[in-house]
Amino acid sequence: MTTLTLSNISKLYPARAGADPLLAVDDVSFRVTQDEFCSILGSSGCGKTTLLKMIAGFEKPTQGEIHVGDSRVRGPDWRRTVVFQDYALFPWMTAERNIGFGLEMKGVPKRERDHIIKEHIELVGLQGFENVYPHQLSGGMKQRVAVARGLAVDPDVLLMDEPFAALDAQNRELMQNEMLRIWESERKMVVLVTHSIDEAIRLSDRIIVMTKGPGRIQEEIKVNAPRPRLEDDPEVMALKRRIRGLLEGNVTEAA
Ligand SMILES: Nc1ncnc2c1ncn2[C@@H]1O[C@H](COP(=O)(O)OP(=O)(O)OP(=O)(O)O)[C@@H](O)[C@H]1O
Repeated sequence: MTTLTLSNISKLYPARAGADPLLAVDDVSFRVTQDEFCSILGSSGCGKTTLLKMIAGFEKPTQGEIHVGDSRVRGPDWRRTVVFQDYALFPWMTAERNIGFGLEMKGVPKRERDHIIKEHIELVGLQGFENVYPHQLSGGMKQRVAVARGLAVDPDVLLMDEPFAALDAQNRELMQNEMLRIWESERKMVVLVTHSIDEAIRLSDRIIVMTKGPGRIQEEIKVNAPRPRLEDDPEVMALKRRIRGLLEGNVTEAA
């Protein structure tokens, strides 16, 4: 079983012109298991994105180590793919070429690549849009391409940074449900960064609630309520109150 392990991770950004050094993440340790959906939840500036960038290998921790299975994270790698809020698709490539990009980098032969691309187009429900360019797609569809691209290389972990924040409320909910459907069929480890309590509760097996910056773990919460998690479910409502209390620094009765 592949486990993601963060051991005593800190990140100190060095001083920049006119700005002091900044401790963005302070001594964070947690584990995520193979098919777990884990969310990192916290207010703006608490170091969520910094944490995700370190897991992806884009930033190096100042202290501590990150491992996926036995191998230490030392840089970006197809084993940890990222879905960004702004999609980060290549505008000059069609949907299917975007999805196949990582496979090409990985050296997967064309025939196998075409097969995997087709499978992933179907997985995210984009049949008929294979040859369309990103500017011709809606925000939700672009995000489907980004999710398919992230999953096509069969990574150990899919990292998502506020992936639905740019969508309107209706499309956000639709994409959250789609993400659940995709995750349930793929059974992939997902680490999602979000500032939305509703999103974290709707999607996650476990929620890591961060303190305000410098980001430390305030609490890890296992979410046991069966999916789909409806807003008026008493367990969901109690959990929401509890997390809101934590984020406001005002811990309410445990749910
Ligand atoms: N490259 C950098 N150099 C210096 N400081 C940085 C850098 N990147 C982020 N920071 C600072 O580190 C802190 C944490 O930023 P980060 O983006 O990780 O937080 P966040 O929780 O993801 O916030 P948001 O939800 O607003 O995106 C912030 O104070 C930010 O200004």
